[in-house]
Amino acid sequence: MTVEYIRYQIPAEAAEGFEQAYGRAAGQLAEAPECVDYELSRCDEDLESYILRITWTSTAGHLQGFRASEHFPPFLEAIKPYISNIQEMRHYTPTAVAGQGGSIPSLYEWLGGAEALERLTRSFYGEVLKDELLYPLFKDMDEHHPHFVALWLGEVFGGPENYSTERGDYRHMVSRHLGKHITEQQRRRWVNLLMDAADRVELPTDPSFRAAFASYVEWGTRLAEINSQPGREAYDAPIPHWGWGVAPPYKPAAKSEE
Ligand code: HEM
Repeated sequence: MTVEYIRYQIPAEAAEGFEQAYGRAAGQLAEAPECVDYELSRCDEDLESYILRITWTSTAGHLQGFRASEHFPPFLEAIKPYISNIQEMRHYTPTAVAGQGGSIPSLYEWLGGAEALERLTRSFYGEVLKDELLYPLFKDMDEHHPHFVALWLGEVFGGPENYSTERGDYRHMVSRHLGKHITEQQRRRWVNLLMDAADRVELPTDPSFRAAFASYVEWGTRLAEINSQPGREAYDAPIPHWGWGVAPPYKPAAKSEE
């Protein structure tokens, strides 16, 4: 992934036309498979300064893909009058320094942190061991299993990286599912029992939280089922960091922030 920044200096009297031109050009970006996203911002302190940020799948995707595609001519046509106003036009590679600020709490904070997750997994695995479909899979489970899964969920939902530091990496988690031959019926039962446990231990019931929670559980259990099939091997991947998705909790803007 590469981020292209294009800085423009646009005289005040040309600003309206400039924004309209980019409004038209943006239609081409929206259809280009090489474009991840884009955003044109105007400087608050200097109204003549604009920055266009375009995230491309890669620099080659931009230069050899987009520029050679049918989207480029109409894009260029729209913005041509402003090319001489460009101050900088370069590609940047994002570094590891990236993340979300504190304006929206993590799922981990929202659900009540480590203590709530420990309650959840203790209650959940208590029922798993009474379940005729799941018992055969879990009858020999490590006595600390509920704790390890609580650590895992904490890390996934934006809490401390305690699974990675105390237990293992993604490969380790995958390796625990290898050869278990989880059936779709067992997966679905696991999901149902986890959702029941979430109600029992009173995890938040608001739609935003439950949608994000269910989305991770659906993703994770389907992967566990796939990884547990014959012939699958362990592999490395980053531990996912799940967020709110398209529906973060709604916070009306304070008057002073409007
Ligand atoms: C979101 C979905 C899931 C998550 C986050 C998850 C998480 C984990 C983790 C972190 C471990 C390793 C614990 C350790 O470090 O020892 C593990 C092991 C295991 N998981 Fe899952 N799992 C998921 C889905 C499933 C499903 C759907 C099943 C079966 C129906 C399953 C069955 C098992 C079993 C049998 C083990 C080994 C337990 C032991 O022997 O100690 N998992 N899981």
